[in-house]
Amino acid sequence: IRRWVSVPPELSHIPQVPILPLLHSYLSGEVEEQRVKRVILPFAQKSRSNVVLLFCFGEWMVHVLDAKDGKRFMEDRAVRKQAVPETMLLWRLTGRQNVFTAEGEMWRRHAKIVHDALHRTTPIEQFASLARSMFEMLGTGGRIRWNDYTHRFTLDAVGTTVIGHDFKALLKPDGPFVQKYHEVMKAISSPPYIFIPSLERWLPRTKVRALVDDLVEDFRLLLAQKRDDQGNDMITYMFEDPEMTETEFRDNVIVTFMGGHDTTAGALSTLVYLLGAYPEVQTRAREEVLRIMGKEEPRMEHYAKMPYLNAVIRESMRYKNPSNVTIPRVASIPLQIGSYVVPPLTPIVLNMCAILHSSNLWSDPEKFEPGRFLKTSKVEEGSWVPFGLGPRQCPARTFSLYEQRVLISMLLRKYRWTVPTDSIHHGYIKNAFSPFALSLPYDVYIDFTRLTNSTE
Ligand code: HEM
Repeated sequence: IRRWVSVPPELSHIPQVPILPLLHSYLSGEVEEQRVKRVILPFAQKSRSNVVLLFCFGEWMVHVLDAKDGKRFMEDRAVRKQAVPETMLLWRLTGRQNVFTAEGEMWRRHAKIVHDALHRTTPIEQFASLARSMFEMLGTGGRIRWNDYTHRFTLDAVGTTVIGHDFKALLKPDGPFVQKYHEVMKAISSPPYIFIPSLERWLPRTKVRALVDDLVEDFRLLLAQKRDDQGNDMITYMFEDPEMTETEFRDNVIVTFMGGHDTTAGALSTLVYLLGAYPEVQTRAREEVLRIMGKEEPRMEHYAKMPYLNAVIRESMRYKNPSNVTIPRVASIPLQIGSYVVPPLTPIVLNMCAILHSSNLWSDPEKFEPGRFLKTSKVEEGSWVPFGLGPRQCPARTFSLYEQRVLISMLLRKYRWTVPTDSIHHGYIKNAFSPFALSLPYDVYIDFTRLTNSTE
């Protein structure tokens, strides 16, 4: 083990996060955000370094904890995404010919279509219609497990607007497709297999592999149907590209399906929890929504006039950032990052969680304070990185922000809500383990009450 985890001499000049607390954190299934706050950030602060070395996925990686240094390396043309480990079932599911994992010419081709498609329209009416379906289920209110609703809402949002297929997750949460997806995600998320990908070679999980292949086949069938039933969605735009192969279509459907709903679901779970936990913030946001939007259907221009609602969403995504780290990058040449030279082919990660919680960049970072986004400094503005940085940052930033704005503004018009006194999240919002290092709060019970003068 000592040889396996010993630091290669060419990296020994970079401060190393102590290995034992890290291994303990991985093996105990600690979520990424806790590891960053409990182990990585305190170590970085003690060693006064924004660049640290840590052992992860069976190798040593450099983590960048500063937005300025991060931007510089993410924009460097010599930097590319590290090839994903072939054995990992997660990548068997997504495939590797998609906008998320591809590089070079293939990435440019896929990225162009994805960007064009996501910027052609912002589907505010579809988000509003899904919000109404959700309200039908919420009825007059009561205690509900909100994180289930957010997953169903975002799954239908990405299904109808990006993939062009209605999974009907809001109406039928126990539908066979949704069930199978959750089963697969649960099976492939086993922490030992995530942190030591080669385990899959030593102790292969044939049943899980078959389950993954079965789901991939379902996506392939869904695409075949889509060819005969085209619409106003990203996959239909992809059909316009004569160079796109069947495998590329399939891999892009899967990756946008996965990247497109868990992330925003986590963000919406946190946002509603925080508004419930801070009633004064909820009241102020509701007043703004009623003043600007009144009884009207949500429109883009409404949100341009809601600085407080936008500040609440930005602070919620900072305080509990939905995505914690980027996937590792490598460069073909030595890179200067901060005061260190990083040798070629060393995996480098932008640690967004650390950047969003660094006391060097934010005043009182562990305080939920939406007001900070009404008057951000230049450093804070540049350090708001929940969607990543550089050319590979999230192409669906605007899509996701409107999805959150529409649902939350309509929810504020229709309901008031509180967090039950026995919530497990009091004091600290707890995330489920995620193989993508996402922040996915679980068991977020919320007590909703329909407003008597509701305008919906
Ligand atoms: C709160 C919501 C979201 C967050 C926080 C988020 C975050 C991110 C981050 C941090 C990256 C960069 C990853 C890296 O550099 O390794 C990324 C990339 C990506 N995201 Fe999102 N995302 C969100 C929503 C979405 C949605 C709704 C979609 C699709 C509809 C989507 C599709 C993608 C794709 C395709 C990429 C890969 C881009 C590329 O490599 O060129 N994301 N996202």
